[in-house]
Amino acid sequence: RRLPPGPWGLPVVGYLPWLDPQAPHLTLTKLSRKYGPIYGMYLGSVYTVVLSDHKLIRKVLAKDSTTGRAPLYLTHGIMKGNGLICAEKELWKDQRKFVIGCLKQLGVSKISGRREKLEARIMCEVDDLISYIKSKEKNSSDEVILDPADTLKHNLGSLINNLVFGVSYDREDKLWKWLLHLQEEGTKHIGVAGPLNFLPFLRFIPKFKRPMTFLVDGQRETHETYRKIVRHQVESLQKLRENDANYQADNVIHAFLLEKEKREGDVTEKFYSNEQFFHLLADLFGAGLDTTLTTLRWYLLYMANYPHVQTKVQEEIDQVIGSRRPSVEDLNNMPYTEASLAEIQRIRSVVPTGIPHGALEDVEIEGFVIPKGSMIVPMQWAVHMNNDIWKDPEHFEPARFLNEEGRYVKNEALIPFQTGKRMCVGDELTRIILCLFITVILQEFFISAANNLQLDSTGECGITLTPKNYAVAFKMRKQSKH
Ligand code: HEM
Repeated sequence: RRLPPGPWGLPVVGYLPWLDPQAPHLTLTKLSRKYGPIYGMYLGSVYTVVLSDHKLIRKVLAKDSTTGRAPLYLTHGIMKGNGLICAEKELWKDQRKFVIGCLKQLGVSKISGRREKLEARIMCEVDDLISYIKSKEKNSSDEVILDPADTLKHNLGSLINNLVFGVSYDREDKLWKWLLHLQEEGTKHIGVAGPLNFLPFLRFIPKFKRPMTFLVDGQRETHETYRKIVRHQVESLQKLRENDANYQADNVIHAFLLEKEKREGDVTEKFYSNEQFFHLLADLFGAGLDTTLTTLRWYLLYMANYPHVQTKVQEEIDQVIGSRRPSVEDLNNMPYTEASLAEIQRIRSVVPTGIPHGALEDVEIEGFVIPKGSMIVPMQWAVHMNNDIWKDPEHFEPARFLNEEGRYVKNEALIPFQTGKRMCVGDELTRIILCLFITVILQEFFISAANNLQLDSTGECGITLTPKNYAVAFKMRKQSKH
């Protein structure tokens, strides 16, 4: 039994004191340069194996034995293995299948007109975003200076909320603002509480007690709100079915309620408890909003920093779409735009340290053993910033995803959604959302950094790597007809 090579740590805390809390992805990437594509170390009491080669990551994540989640206090202690992101084994298999089916039915797959309906739902939020920016006061250069984060959060949040809960809120709605606040603060607190994962006894120390209390109280309060929304949706579902016996769910709550009914009396009925329901709703809302919001914020920042790339994307949009509204199908004829979306996901990995897995059994790989119960870290940052794969990786260059004929080519080393049996279920939905938001925003506006300064692209690392707050100038493009 040979463990992978790796650095020594201290008793109890392991290598934790050397991890940069502001930029753990950089510490772990540096170690991979020293110890190679697979290395191991203790973080607190958790033995951790870090993978930084995409082929190795694909190999490891393809195994059934690595579909567990890391034995962390937050996932196992607070979430108690509920929902989808933290679930394991039979519950995970069942709920994953349910969610994938649900997303298909909502229009992610191109079946019987549902795709058009999904695109229309997305476009509603895109139009609202554009109107919002246009409604803001312009400066003497006819530009609207704005940090797009808040309105993007509202519009993307409304979209995901509508798909998951079947409800939408006004921008200023108090409940909506509170739900968004809980989500945002919760993500930050999970970041702050990082060491708690590995040293759960820290929760008794005041510095960690506060974020812990916030997380636990936030979870309870969110679930109370969900309980009310579900109660309301039970009634609405009943009415819809009275009018149409073949009613097909158009949000996750309705789909879950219908599935729950089917499972009555079955051994799998236990997977459809209220506790599981609320955790699943929170997972979908959180995973869907945080990631797409962060990607769009990075995209607009890079467009402002690289105006010549922006101009090329706009030329392609004008040529292929003109002034009509886009459909995701257009992306097939817009290789440079597609490449720019791939490049943003490479250069700023939304989850730079990846979402860790857990070894359900001992795993043999490349002559090493990853012991049962280990945490497996697919280091996205190390893969996406590898000099051997990507020339000058800190340079934003969509053309690296184009072949000689100018066609978009997938690169196996781009793994923002990870790979294998637990790969993100929202990858296709993300593609549709990003395509529609980006093309319409760039159809309408030219974006530049206020005062023509370069915007800071270092970011802040919690679970996700987010841009620091920034403002950009939105200037209406002349050819826009909307
Ligand atoms: C830019 C957008 C997104 C990125 C970069 C992203 C990334 C990821 C990653 C890295 C994972 C972990 C996969 C693994 O454990 O191997 C994941 C899982 C997941 N994502 Fe996404 N995601 C995105 C959008 C979405 C959206 C829109 C949804 C909403 C449906 C979503 C729902 C989920 C869920 C439910 C899981 C857990 C899957 C499981 O544990 O089986 N994601 N995502």
